[in-house]
Amino acid sequence: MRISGEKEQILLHLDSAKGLFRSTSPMKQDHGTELQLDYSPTELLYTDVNVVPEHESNELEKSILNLEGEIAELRLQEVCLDKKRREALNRILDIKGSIRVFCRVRPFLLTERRGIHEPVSVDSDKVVVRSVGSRKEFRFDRVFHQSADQDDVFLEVEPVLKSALDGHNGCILAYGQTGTGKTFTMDGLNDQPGIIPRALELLFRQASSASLTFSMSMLEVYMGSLKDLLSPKASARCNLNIQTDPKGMVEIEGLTEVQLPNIAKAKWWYSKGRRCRSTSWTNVNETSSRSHCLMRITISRHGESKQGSRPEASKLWMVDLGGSERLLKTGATGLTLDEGRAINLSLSALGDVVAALRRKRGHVPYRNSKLTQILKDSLGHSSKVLMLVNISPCEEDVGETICSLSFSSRARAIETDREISEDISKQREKRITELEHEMREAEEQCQKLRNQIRKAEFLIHEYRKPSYSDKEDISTAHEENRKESENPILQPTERGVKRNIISPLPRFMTSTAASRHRQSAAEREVVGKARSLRSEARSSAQLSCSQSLSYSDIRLKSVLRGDSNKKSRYADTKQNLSDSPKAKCGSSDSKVASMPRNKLVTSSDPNFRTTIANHRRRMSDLN
Ligand SMILES: Nc1ncnc2c1ncn2[C@@H]1O[C@H](COP(=O)(O)OP(=O)(O)OP(=O)(O)O)[C@@H](O)[C@H]1O
Repeated sequence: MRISGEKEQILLHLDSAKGLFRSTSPMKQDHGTELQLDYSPTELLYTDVNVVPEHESNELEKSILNLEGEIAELRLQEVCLDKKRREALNRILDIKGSIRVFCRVRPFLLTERRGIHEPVSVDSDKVVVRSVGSRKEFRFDRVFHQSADQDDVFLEVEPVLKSALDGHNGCILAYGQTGTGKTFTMDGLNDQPGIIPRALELLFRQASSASLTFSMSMLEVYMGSLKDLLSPKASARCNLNIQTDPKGMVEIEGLTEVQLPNIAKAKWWYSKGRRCRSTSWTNVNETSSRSHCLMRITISRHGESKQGSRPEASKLWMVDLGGSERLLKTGATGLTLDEGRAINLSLSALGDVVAALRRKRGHVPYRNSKLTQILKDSLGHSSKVLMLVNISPCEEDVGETICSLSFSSRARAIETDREISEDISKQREKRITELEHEMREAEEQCQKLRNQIRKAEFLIHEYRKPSYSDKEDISTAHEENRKESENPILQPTERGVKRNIISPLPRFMTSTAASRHRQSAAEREVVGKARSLRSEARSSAQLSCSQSLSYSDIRLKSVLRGDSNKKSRYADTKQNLSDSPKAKCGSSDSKVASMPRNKLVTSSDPNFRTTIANHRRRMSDLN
């Protein structure tokens, strides 16, 4: 290491094996690497603040081990609580029924005429339709009044989503006459998002606290054929085949499945799929959906769940069914008439399947339509199904409304056949409330545990971080070198001024309390050594000499050995330095004298940290 100043020039040679300053001739440089420093006798400083004493590093390792133990314990508790939460949710869904049918009444639109008597009146679980002297009553698991908003609906949908996250297949279907709000319920509007965008939000919210990943597929059942809505190639979109494996799991051959790394990407794919959907104008709805639009989210579970009994992946289908309408009323002819017929046929098949499942019949007629074949593994067994029947409040739609309500009654016939006494019904309600309370409590505790785990993980991360980011230091230093070599017309003083005024200390140079402590200790030690060196140098007959300096910094040793990854980075810097005009002037005394002020490493220099950075950069010369 060469130290040069206006008053004297000393060459210091770094010798990590010997722990002393030693005077040698500048010509006898056995390592060939030199660090050039300007100093005045009272200001010399050469130090590195990254020295981490061994005892401190042991303490850190101990703290990290403790934290890792704590995390493992918290994770165990979390698994137990999560199991409790899942069991409670499952019990709730069992009591409520794994196939639930809701009804939603659309509000009057601005273009619709309101009669004196409204034909449709609702209760929390009942819809009554009055029409020309007749009164029909239909029961549901839940009825949403015209004033119910998207929040109210989503609250009832959430258990199915959570159950899907727990590993059960799920299916949410919107059924109803054209123009009654199926698309509004599933998609919604920008300011009133429907079930699908909310479900995506919920899934990604939950995914951050569990090891889950999601993928999405979208398809359309149009006139009995399957169309891939996410396929990049239009030609590859049509006529996909449905396959069932020996375990009864359904797969659609060639259907595009996209990974969803985040919610933004999920929404992007979803709107892409929606844009490809077939719609056409009918007498009833300007953009009537002429097909069933199915969206499948595959939830894959990684890590600890593999040991459990739950499946590794679960499917969640969200389906906006085609409008069920009397073909005469829609004014359908030609292709639109065919589309309507196809929709009605598959809806009828769906009704049969749901009815068979609710009645727990041995034979379920899945094969009667493409729609039911696709949904086969997500409608029966342990799947959770939710059907939302949308109806219109208008007088002129009463016939259609009764058809839709009859369809849903058929789906939930078993419940109405077997009249439940009021006592049993109250007991069920009570049990559901208890379970919901249990589930919420477990959920809250799980959340607390997750927060604790996150904090512990953050601490470990912080402990493992070096007090200075070498990478940042080096790249910044590298960048400085580049700028300086690109701007040779700047005088050293100008550069110094520029750095002080225009660019305050970079963030990476601000020190921590520990590093300040280490720094001042190292400063004292080095200044002491420098003083003794200077006195030795003065007393020596040789005016110019080279000295060996012992250095205890492990990093420096590794740099000297050239055995770390840092070598290449330092080497880059070295290259840069040697290219820079400043580096080239190191050999000439006159050039040394004009060494920029910011290159000086001095204890009293107000730009001390800046010089430390430059010092590091120059360490590359040691390679
Ligand atoms: N609950 C609601 N609140 C406010 N507006 C609604 C509601 N339900 C439906 N609408 C409005 O009614 C119109 C028709 O709704 P939508 O297109 O969702 O019907 P649809 O059942 O999907 O029809 P199709 O089967 O023809 O696709 C839209 O303008 C929609 O914004």
